[in-house]
Amino acid sequence: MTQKVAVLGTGKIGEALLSGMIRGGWAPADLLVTARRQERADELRTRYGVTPVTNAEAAKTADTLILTVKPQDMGTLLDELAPHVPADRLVISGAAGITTAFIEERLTGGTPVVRVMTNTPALVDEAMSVISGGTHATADHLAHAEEIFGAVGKTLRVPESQQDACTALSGSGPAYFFYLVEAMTDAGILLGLPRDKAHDLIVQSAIGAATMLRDSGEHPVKLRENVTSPAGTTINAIRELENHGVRAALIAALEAARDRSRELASGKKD
Ligand SMILES: NC(=O)C1=CN([C@@H]2O[C@H](COP(=O)(O)OP(=O)(O)OC[C@H]3O[C@@H](n4cnc5c(N)ncnc54)[C@H](O)[C@@H]3O)[C@@H](O)[C@H]2O)C=CC1
Ligand SMILES: O=C(O)[C@@H]1CCC=N1
Repeated sequence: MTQKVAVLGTGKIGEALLSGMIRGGWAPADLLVTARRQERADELRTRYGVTPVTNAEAAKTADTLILTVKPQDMGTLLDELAPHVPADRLVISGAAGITTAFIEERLTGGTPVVRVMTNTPALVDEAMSVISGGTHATADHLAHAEEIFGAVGKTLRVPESQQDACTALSGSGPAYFFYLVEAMTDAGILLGLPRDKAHDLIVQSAIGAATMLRDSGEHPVKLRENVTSPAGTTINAIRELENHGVRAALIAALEAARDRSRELASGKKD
C-alpha cells in the first residue's frame, strides 16, 4: 500500500526535506504539504508537483505527518490537528525543543510520535538528523523516520534526553561553521586579500578539512598537529585563539543553545 507523507508548515526545513525525499525517489503524488499562505502552497505545487492541502486534510489522509513549524507555533498547530488525527498516524516533529510528551499530551491517546532534529545541509543531502521515539513509537516507526530523513543525509538514534544537546551540536552546528567562514574571510580582507579570493580560500580549506575529518579516521587533534609546524605560522594563530578563549567560548555557546532548546520545550517564546 502506498504510504502518503504530509509535511505540515513547509518552510525552510520542510522544503529541504521535501525536495530531498523527491530526489530520493518518493513520488510527488504521495506527498502532501501545508502552508500558511496560498502563494507558498502554489509555489510548492509548481516546484515539486506535490499536493497542497489544509492541516486537517493532511491529518485525515496522510499516513505520516511531519511537523516542521517553529516550536512557538507547535501548540496552535496541534490544537488544530487534534480532532482529526487518528491514533494510528505516525507524527514526526522536526521542531527544536518540543518533546514527544508535549505532542502526545495534545493528541488522541496512543499516537506514535518521533522527534527528529535535522539541519540545513539537508539541502545538499548532507544532513545530520538525530531521531528519538516517544512513548508509543515502535521500531517500525523509528525505521520509517530513518527512511524519510535518510533521504537527505545521515541519521542517528539517541535517547530523547540527549535531543537538546544534539540540537546545540548538529541542529545549529552549520551556523557556527558559516560564522567561522565569515570571520576568517574578514581576516583575509584585513590581510589585504580581495573578499572573493579570501572566501574561496577559506571555503576550500573548510571542505578539505571536513573531508579529512570524515574520511581519514584520524583524531582532530592529530590532524591539527600535522598542520602545526614547530616555530611555524599555525602555532602563532593557535596561541591567539587560546588567548582569546575561543575554546571556552564555543563550549559556552553550545551550552547556551542547549539551554534555549530546553526553554522552547516549556513554551517560552522570547
Ligand atoms: N532552520 C534550521 O536550521 C533548522 C530548523 N529546525 C526546526 O525546523 C522548524 C522549522 O524551521 P524553519 O524551516 O527554519 O522555519 P520556517 O519559518 O522557514 O518554516 C516554518 C513554516 O511553518 C509555517 N507555519 C506555521 N504555522 C503553520 C500552520 N499552523 N499551518 C501551516 N503552516 C504553518 C510558516 O508559515 C513557515 O513557512 C523549527 O521548529 C526549527 O526548530 C530544525 C533543524 C534546523
Ligand atoms: O535556531 C533554531 O532554533 C533552529 C533549531 C536548530 C537550528 N535552527
